[in-house]
Amino acid sequence: MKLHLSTPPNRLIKADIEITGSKSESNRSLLLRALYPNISIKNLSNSDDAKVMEMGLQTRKGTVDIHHAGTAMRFLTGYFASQAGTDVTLTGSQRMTERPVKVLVEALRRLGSDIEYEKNEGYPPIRIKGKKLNERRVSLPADISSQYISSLLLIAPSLENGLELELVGKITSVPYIKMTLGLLSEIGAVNSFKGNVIKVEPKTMVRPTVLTVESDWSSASYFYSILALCEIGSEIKLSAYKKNSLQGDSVLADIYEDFGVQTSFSDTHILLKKIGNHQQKELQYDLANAPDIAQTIAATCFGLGVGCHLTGLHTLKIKETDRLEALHTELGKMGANISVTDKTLTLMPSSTLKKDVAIDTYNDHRMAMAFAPLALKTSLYINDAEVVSKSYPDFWKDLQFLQLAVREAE
Ligand SMILES: O=C(O)C1=C[C@@H](OP(=O)(O)O)[C@@H](O)[C@H](O)C1
Ligand SMILES: C=C(OP(=O)(O)O)C(=O)O
Repeated sequence: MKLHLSTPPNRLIKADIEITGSKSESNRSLLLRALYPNISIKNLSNSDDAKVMEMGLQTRKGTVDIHHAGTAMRFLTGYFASQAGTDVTLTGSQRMTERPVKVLVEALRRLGSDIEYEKNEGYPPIRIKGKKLNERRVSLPADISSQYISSLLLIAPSLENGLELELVGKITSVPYIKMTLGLLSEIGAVNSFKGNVIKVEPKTMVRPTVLTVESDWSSASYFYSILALCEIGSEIKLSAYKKNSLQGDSVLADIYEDFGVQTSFSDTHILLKKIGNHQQKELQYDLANAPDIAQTIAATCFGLGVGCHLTGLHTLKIKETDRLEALHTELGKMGANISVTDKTLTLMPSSTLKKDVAIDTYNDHRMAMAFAPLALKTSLYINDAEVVSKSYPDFWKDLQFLQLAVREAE
């Protein structure tokens, strides 16, 4: 599906939008519920990634295809490895077979797991024969993806001796590890994270517990971007969010103050208000703790003609696509003066925004959603716009509440 987005005549926006549950919290909660049936979940994400996770967790034998879902791939690897009697081949989209799992597989093997690569060493598809794991200690590199660590932590309380992880190297995407530990605490699983050591104690039973998934902060980023690009006085109410979030992307509330967007929190929602314009000429952010909002911020800066220097982007090359290359190409097509390395992105201030460029999305939901707000500045096409369903299936429907003119192009 190719969409055409045109600039609305009025850039003063008022809207009230309910966003689906966080896919990260959902996929963790689903796994914990599979281990401890006393758990129930509220506000589960309606994303493709949560659906494939739910489907995967019901499988004991045969092939599980998790499509593009990185968390499902990594979390199910740990889950299947620890479930005696399962025999599953875990695979995904073409891109998933290029996203590494070696660090996780090796750590699980050291804990006693039986996992084999079916094609390329270090990458899915993998065949997992579940076994009871009772080793307690393992060390693993922490600088490639936090999902490997979360995968081990999620099964940790269900293991006879719990787990003690020694994290080697600079720890990346730390808030996602803390999210996992936060959820373990919610179900009463004792854990600690000191220096580079994480300990989780075993837990055989969980009392009836409701895990309420907060709405997705990465999805909220597109509305922050929209407000940054529209007129002072605009406001958007988003639910259901809370101040003490488990999601690291809630740092958006601080970052977008630089763009004149103010966030106020209530019990159930956040109210975003455009109260001023950006001040600085060049903005700098280290996004090692919030990699999923890099595309949004780069597109916002481009739309405003502001320069930015983004660092801590070393994980972007192994996500749904090589996001650094994708941003370089697509922002470049729109007229940006942009350069990237394998961990940084630099955008020069500029005011050129070409009209009616067709943005390629590379099977990456965030490419589609990050570019959409640019419609407030110029008309553009989004190719394969259905990719948004990976995390936010209602994205295009919700954009209509903002009177953004979205129509199918062909
Ligand atoms: O644990 C999670 O839910 C996630 C961790 C992050 O991945 P990395 O740790 O690979 O950066 C993030 O990019 C991804 O969207 C979700
Ligand atoms: C990187 C992402 O997802 P995953 O790694 O779970 O595929 C994302 O949603 O931006």
